Amino acid sequence: MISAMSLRGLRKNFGQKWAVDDLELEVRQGCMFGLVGPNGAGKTTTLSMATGLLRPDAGTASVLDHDVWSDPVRAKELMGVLPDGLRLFDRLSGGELLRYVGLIRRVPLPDIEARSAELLAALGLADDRDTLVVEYSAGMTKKIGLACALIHAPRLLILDEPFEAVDPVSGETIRSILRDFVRGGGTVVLSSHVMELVESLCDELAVVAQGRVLAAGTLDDVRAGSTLQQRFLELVGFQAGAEGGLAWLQSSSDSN
Ligand SMILES: Nc1ncnc2c1ncn2[C@@H]1O[C@H](COP(=O)(O)OP(=O)(O)OP(=O)(O)O)[C@@H](O)[C@H]1O
Repeated sequence: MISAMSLRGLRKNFGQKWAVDDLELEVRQGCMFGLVGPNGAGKTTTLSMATGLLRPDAGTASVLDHDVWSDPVRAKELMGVLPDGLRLFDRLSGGELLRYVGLIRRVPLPDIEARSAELLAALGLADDRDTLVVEYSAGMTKKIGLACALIHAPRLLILDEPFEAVDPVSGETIRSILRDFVRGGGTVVLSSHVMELVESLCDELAVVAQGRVLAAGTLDDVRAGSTLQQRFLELVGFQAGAEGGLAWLQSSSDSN
């Protein structure tokens, strides 16, 4: 198996807490891979360490056989990253931002112009090419962030919540872009809270909680005959709330 992303013994500590605790993950090349887990499971921390944004306390992260921390230049050339809470140079317009990122990525200017036009059109941002990013909505900001991750034609895309705040039409466009990317031999690693989305889009996934992998493999391996939603709830130990919880909410509505 050719590995697109390999995380070995990855650990990160914040104060008393292990946000990521001896995490192991193997993503094969050409795979659409989903990373799911409850709030605070360690997904963003893991992806930040895997992309060279946050230094691990222990363990290794490599992409396409390049260690992210000892060979960062080559590793980062191969990756397109959409981080969580991405801060963009938002006093640039969408078009300017893409040109800036393309130049930083050493894409020839004519290619930047051609790719920018295609990306902006595909993502429904063509009319806002000259609008400052600070004026973009949350969904538009997510989409321009994705365009920035794609402009240098990476081999591996690592996307933290790429569908968050994105409308259904744009969501479908993004799915189609990602599917084509994988069909062309690329690899996608994305995090999401939406099980139906992961189920319909991903070939393989990992469920993480408390900084560890609870289950990983193909969709069928992880689902084990159930729906992903059901299996996820079982794995993370969901229990329906105790009866009578938040009773004050009910009594307050009765009194009105
Ligand atoms: N910079 C930080 N300082 C202190 N604690 C942090 C920091 N970043 C993350 N944590 C903690 O690490 C744990 C994992 O957080 P992380 O953001 O990786 O989770 P997540 O799975 O991405 O969550 P969500 O689904 O809510 O985005 C959480 O308990 C969080 O409070």
